[in-house]
Amino acid sequence: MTTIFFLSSSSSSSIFTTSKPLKPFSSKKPKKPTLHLTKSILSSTTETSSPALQTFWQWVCDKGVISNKSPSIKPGIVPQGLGLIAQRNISRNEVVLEVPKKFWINYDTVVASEIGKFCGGLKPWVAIALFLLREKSRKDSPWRSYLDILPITTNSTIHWSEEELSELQGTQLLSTTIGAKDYVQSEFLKVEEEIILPNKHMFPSITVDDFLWAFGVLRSRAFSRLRGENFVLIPLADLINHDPSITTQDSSYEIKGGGLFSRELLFSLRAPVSVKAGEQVLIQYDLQKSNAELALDYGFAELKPDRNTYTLTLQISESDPFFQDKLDIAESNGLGEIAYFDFILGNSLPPAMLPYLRLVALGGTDAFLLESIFRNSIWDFLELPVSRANEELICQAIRDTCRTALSGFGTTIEEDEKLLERENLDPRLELAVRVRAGEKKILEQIDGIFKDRELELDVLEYYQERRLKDLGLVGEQGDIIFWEPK
Ligand SMILES: C[S@@+](CC[C@H](N)C(=O)[O-])C[C@H]1O[C@@H](n2cnc3c(N)ncnc32)[C@H](O)[C@@H]1O
Repeated sequence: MTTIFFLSSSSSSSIFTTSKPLKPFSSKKPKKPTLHLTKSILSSTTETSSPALQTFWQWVCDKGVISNKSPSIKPGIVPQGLGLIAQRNISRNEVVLEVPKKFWINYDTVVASEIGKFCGGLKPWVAIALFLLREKSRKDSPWRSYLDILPITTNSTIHWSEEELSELQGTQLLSTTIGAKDYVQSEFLKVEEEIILPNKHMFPSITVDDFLWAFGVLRSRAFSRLRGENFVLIPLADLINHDPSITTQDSSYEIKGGGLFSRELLFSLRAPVSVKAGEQVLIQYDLQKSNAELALDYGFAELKPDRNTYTLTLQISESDPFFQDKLDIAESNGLGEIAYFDFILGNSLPPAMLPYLRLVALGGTDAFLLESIFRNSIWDFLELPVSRANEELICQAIRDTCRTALSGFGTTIEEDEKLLERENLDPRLELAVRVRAGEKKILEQIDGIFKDRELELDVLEYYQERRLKDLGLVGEQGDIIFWEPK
């Protein structure tokens, strides 16, 4: 049988612009970073502060990072590493912190620095990564106190060992993680060749692992609305941790002018819920992120079922004899040669998926619908089943895709759920199990939807019957009406 359309399961990450084939991990042990990074502050401890944190706080106060004389928050050691602790009762929506622009680290900071002249035209995150690594290597860096409280690692999957990654076997998160590491490596090789090596006197010896560390720091500490061109690190504010139970996101922070007579911008952070003295001030990082995205960016996942997503990639094959017509129709309905459909656990099929699928599978005696006279109405036709053959083909293709994807996992959902019942599970293992169980559940859900559809193939109403009905040629019971000549 010729493949008339192509379906694949693939990564949904939107940050990586290239969709090149993913390379497997190198089996080499990661090289030791040449930079001396501070001891992990993520270790479990009952202390609420540390010398590095006290030095940082002193720096924050001396420099006037926070203007208020009696601050409502103070950094402290918390179960999530470092966090912001309320110094008194804080009410909902109260501003807890305002950090002036001169203490932000963004592209402008890099441009204004000694390495600025080498960084023109770089992506903001790449320039900031170079800046962080250079400052980290300088004993007398003005950012020393801040750099010393940055974690040496997080639980983001980009920092996992190969053994830890093997727990993600079969998942889209694994492909996304490999893609992210490949992306960082290719950016590093470019910047190494074009900037670091020709200007050795300005840069420390930076390895790909150092660059990956900087990438991880930036991804885990950037506020979701301040990414891309507006990428910015905000010392102190970036100690805020995430609370899954908070469901408001946008009102927690804003950039505003510094007052009537000041032209300086401020990053202003609010408490989205009231907090008692001594408790942590927390925010919602991003309601839109899936568990896989949370795992990649921050190294944690949530329990909410709808954080589990799976992306199906559908494609009109170039070898399809109707390729051009199908592409025209897809494009005039906001889709393209390749279309990505994100499934959310427990939700119905993504909109436009069925019409696109039916379009991709269209052929044989249904191909007349691709003729130009139907161009304005074809999408409406595709919203409903076209023919038994077409509907059967899409069911088979999707179910095959689901079954193939499911066979790529190393464990069953039941085994995962048993593991999750264990106490004191390693946080990375727990994260892997949660994400892989979520992906499998969605694949089973999609398979179930198309299995049920297969059972309905004989009773569904198809294009030809609808057409005859519209023309008044079919009775209520589906019987063809004949007109006897009088
Ligand atoms: C913006 S930083 C917050 C400050 C960070 N806790 C630190 O020690 O520097 C984001 C990182 O904090 C940790 N984190 C934040 N919220 C968390 C949560 N709800 N559960 C687990 N880790 C969390 C993760 O390591 C994440 O990558």
